[in-house]
Amino acid sequence: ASSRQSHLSSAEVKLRLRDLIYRKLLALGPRYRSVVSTSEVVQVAVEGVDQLETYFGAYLSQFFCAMLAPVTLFAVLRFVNVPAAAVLLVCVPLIPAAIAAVQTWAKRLLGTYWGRYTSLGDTFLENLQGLTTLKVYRADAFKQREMNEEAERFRRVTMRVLTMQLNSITIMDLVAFCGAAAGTWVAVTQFQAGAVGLAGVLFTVLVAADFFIPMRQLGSFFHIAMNGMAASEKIFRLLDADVPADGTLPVPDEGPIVARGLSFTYPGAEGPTLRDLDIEVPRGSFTAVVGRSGSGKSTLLKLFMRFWDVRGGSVAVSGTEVADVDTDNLRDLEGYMTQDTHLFHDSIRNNLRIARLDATDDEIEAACRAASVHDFVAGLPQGYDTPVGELGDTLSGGERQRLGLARAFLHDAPFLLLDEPTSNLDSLNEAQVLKSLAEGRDGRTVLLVSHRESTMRVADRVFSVEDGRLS
Ligand SMILES: Nc1ncnc2c1ncn2[C@@H]1O[C@H](COP(=O)(O)OP(=O)(O)OP(=O)(O)O)[C@@H](O)[C@H]1O
Repeated sequence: ASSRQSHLSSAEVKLRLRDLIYRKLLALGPRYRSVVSTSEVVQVAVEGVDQLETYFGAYLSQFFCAMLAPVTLFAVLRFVNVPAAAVLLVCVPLIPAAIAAVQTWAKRLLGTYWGRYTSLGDTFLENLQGLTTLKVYRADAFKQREMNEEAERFRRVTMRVLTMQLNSITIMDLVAFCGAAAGTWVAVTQFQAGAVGLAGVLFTVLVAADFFIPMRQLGSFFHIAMNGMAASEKIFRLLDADVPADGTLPVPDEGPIVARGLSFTYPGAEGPTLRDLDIEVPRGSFTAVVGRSGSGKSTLLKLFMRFWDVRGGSVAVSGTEVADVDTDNLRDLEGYMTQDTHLFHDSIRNNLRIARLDATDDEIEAACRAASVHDFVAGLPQGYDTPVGELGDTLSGGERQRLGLARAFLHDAPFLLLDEPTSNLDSLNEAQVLKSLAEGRDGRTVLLVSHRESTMRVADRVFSVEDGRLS
């Protein structure tokens, strides 16, 4: 029953923690990477939470058992042999004292262990994702050596953790055996002096070890539990990360997006990316923001989407600060297409439906026509049911981009914020896409960021950004 309860309670804790981690990531949204790396999230959410099982499932219940057992045994044994019972009871706290002695050292060691573990995970994930680049530059052998060295450092710290655990278990065993021996020795002396009978000595000898076993068991769980506790520091660092409060105000779909005196510096960056920028995107307009690479164009769109919070100046949609707008409302108002179209390992249809779950096949087709990708999809043997592979691997860069654009069209938001939507397209496809954007936007407001001159020709308002300022 005890094992069952332990298991059920730890399962409950694990479920709850994973749920909290998941919700935190959703709340952090695209900014989660400024708090924690992707592989660290995976490691703490999977292995880290699993490690906590010993803490909740074994250590905590054993803690109460270890506290109660010696006291109960003492209460019984004192009727048989008071001096031996007293000696045994006095020796028991030596085990937690031994645990406490190694704790500071163990804590530091386990901190290092988890640091190396997550950093190895980071490197592995990064190298795997960049394998093509490594192969192209024949840098894979070099990276492999680097990873081997990192893995070796991790192996060494793992061995140190195991050594620490073994040493401390040995110390606890010594305390337990010496304590039991001391109690036995007192009982035998008492027997020789005629203070207890043979039955009393035998009883003392038999229960002497049981004074220590629960505490000794607690000690071994403690070391495994400490590993989980070190992981929990990482978990709580993520869970404690500040999440900007969600806005609550509904926003009418009528006014412009206006930025006034907008300045923005990325966390940890040396200088500001945007400086004192004023820009207005009136409803129904086709506005283009052009500028050199790195001038801050994408950052502007991210602030409009509230992926980051505005600290200097203001960004308002229909007269309401974006930070005050209800986030779901904001997402309904603003469709957004990033520079890298993320396609899921699913069919083309399902990838498009993400933008609008109740979209009909006709609506999907219309969005694809507007993005000049329908003919391509229709020509595939499985048409819209064609699987796109991992990250859309089976498609070309331009095809992926046009599907991303179709998805943004399908979203049917009054504002369309597009970040370099035609950067991977040939001039013919680009001209078609820009034409459908200009002519077929059906009252929608388009804000397009690009460094291509072709976009300037179709837009009715063009802003130029240079080094974070309007020029
Ligand atoms: N998450 C980030 N943390 C720190 N700095 C960042 C971050 N994202 C972008 N930057 C920096 O902000 C500056 C502007 O980046 P941004 O992506 O807005 O430029 P851009 O004009 O869209 O460039 P491109 O045309 O090449 O896409 C760059 O110098 C970049 O290094």
